Amino acid sequence: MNVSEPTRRVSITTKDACVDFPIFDAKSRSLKKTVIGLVGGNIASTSKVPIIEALTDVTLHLEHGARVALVGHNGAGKTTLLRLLSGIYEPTRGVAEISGRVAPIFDLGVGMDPEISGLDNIMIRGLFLGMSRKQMEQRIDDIADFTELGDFLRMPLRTYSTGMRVRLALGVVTSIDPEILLLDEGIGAVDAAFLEKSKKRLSDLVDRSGLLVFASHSDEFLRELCDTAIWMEHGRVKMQGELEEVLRAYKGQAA
Ligand SMILES: Nc1ncnc2c1ncn2[C@@H]1O[C@H](COP(=O)(O)OP(=O)(O)OP(=O)(O)O)[C@@H](O)[C@H]1O
Repeated sequence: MNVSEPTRRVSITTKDACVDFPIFDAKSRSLKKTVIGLVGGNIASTSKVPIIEALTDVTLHLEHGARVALVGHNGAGKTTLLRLLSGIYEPTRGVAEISGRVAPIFDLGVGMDPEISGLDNIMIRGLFLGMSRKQMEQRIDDIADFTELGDFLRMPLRTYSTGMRVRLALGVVTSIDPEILLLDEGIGAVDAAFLEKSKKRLSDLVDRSGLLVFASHSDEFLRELCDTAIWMEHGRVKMQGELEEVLRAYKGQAA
């Protein structure tokens, strides 16, 4: 029997992908050879210019329905990997192929303009995340309600406190329909009460997206949204598999 294929297959494939950052202004005198510290990627200093090897030989295949947690020590390469998967970074060597519309949510504040109102920012941020103007017009009331910002929505964003900005940003971010959703830690940095209120919206958002990769240091949050995991260490994939299994191995190693 022939099952008709969806028009677009959402997937991400990388093959031996590497991301290097040459550091031209580093003090290289004391960096005689490749140094592996406790945190961070490898620093290769065999050439004249030290090179931070943020990702090395990363081979992954993620398909529609994947809900992947990204764990690892500080500087392990999680954010760099998310940037590679979103197409923001090209691999220095190797291949990264992305099919699907990516909504990268690395920093909740990106795409916000302090001089325009909260309402205008909702529209701009939605467009930035790949929504159409019409789609945003249909959702703006719901987003405004969710933020509980009331009349402040007509004030310029510069008059908002940090928490108020996060409310606005989370309201927009959780209203979009992404094919590929890449979330970074920052989203966990909201106050507990509002986070509780956002959880349902966030998990609905994840249900709507075809593919999720979520980097976080919070097991609780990862368990809520993901079922598989990738453990990064010094820029390499150390382990990939079922979420609990990877978390156990990662924690066991850290203890
Ligand atoms: N723009 C950059 N220029 C130079 N080095 C970078 C840059 N971005 C990241 N790195 C380096 O790449 C390595 C991986 O960093 P990355 O931010 O991906 O780690 P991470 O796993 O997200 O860390 P954390 O959990 O601390 O946020 C680190 O050694 C970091 O120093």
